[in-house]
Amino acid sequence: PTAPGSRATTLSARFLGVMPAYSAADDALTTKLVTFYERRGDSAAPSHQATVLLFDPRCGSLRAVLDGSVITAKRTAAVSAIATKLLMPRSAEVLCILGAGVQARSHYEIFMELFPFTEVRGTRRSLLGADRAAVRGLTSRLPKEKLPHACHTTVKRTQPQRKQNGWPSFGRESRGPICAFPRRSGCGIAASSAR
Ligand SMILES: NC(=O)C1=CN([C@@H]2O[C@H](COP(=O)(O)OP(=O)(O)OC[C@H]3O[C@@H](n4cnc5c(N)ncnc54)[C@H](O)[C@@H]3O)[C@@H](O)[C@H]2O)C=CC1
Ligand SMILES: O=C([O-])C1=[NH+]CCC1
Repeated sequence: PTAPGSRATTLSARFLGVMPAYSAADDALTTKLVTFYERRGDSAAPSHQATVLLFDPRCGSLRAVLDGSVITAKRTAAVSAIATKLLMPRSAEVLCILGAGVQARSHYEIFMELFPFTEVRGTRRSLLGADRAAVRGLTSRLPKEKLPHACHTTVKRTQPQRKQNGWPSFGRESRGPICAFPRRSGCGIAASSAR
């Protein structure tokens, strides 16, 4: 669970998570409801589906119902980025992304905006089946795309990405464990998604 008071109801590999939160500083009373189901076969349904409810803390009335998909993608990647900023060795140049789903994309987007990685690697698993297109989507924004059918895919960055209006561009949608490896010193894991 990602928030104090979070609960998950288990139905085999199917979960309903409830994540209530109150912030006096933000004058916000809210909860996220999220189902996360093991994706089976060629199901097109996202494995994680979320809705955020916003209440008025003074009277308890429901004020807004928000789609939680984008919020989940951005928030999770943002937390990973903060942890990476604090923990990543200065020498890290290679970003390794395991999986090629929603979180892989949002992590890719923000990590390429905030950190000077020169290379991105994905796992062979990423290249299987429906994920093949997702990996192309992930990598196509880099100047020189390479998708070798080897044990991993490697993409070199040849020029820094520009930020839009001084802010990172969060243009497209994209959890997964994210590791930053120092180039020559083996496996210096910098960060992984908070759970
Ligand atoms: N900490 C948090 O707040 C959050 C955590 N998560 C977690 O992040 C993970 C990813 O979530 P999404 O991107 O939304 O899921 P997704 O279903 O969109 O993507 C999962 C990806 O992992 C790949 N994968 C599965 N097994 C693999 C293996 N053994 N080796 C390599 N790749 C493998 C799949 O092919 C797919 O590309 C999940 O474990 C999810 O529960 C998701 C949202 C929020
Ligand atoms: O914050 C979230 O949406 C989730 N955390 C673990 C699975 C889903």
